[in-house]
Amino acid sequence: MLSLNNVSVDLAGNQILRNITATFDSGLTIGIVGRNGAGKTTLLRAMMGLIKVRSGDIRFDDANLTALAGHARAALHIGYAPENRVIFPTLSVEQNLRLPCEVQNMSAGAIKARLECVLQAIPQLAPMLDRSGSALSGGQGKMVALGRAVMIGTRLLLLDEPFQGLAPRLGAEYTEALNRLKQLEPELSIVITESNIKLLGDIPNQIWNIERGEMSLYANQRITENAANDY
Ligand SMILES: Nc1ncnc2c1ncn2[C@@H]1O[C@H](COP(=O)(O)OP(=O)(O)OP(=O)(O)O)[C@@H](O)[C@H]1O
Repeated sequence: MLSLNNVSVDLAGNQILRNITATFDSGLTIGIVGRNGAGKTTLLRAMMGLIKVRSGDIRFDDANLTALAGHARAALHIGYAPENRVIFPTLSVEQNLRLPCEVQNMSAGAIKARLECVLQAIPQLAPMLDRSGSALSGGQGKMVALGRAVMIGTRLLLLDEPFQGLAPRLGAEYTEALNRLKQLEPELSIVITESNIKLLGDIPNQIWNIERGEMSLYANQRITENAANDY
């Protein structure tokens, strides 16, 4: 279970997240929807320990994430695919995928097994493995960023606006990859943000709104055309 208890975050003297309290049950895919600037990235970065929480705490099962350094959170098998993908251009795609596991000192055997599992979920990565990280299209970069997060994120995946800028065909491939992943790993929890609720389709089990740093459960969990038009 992932829980946020009265989480507030300030950036440059402004309050960006305001007393966020939310509980996400294990094994669910949670959608967090909000306009540009609502605080989605800040929330995921706070979960990853990349931003200091001013007050409140974030707990993942028995661990108090707020008390742990960022690298210690990755050791809890939390994977993060940032909005801006951050694929290392001097490394090959395979090296990019392996990197978070190597940082965690996983054995060569465990990394190989994990890579095979990731390729099962995201087979599009297989023909790209030898390619340079600098030679990827935007859509391919999103797939690699997903794969890299999945390499280490066996318990929790945080995906920041993955569908932004993806052509519809690639968006459908991304959705299929998430579906395969959930079949392979039903216990995996996923948090996925978007500014456009329509882009999430049927992926989330539960949807939350974020608006000016405040979060609330999306009132109508059945996504209607009218509700989708709000974004
Ligand atoms: N480093 C920073 N310093 C000061 N303010 C920041 C910083 N990063 C983000 N902000 C502000 O925090 C607010 C939330 O930004 P955030 O990136 O979390 O929103 P978002 O919902 O992810 O939006 P987007 O869809 O545009 O990525 C915005 O008003 C933004 O200007």
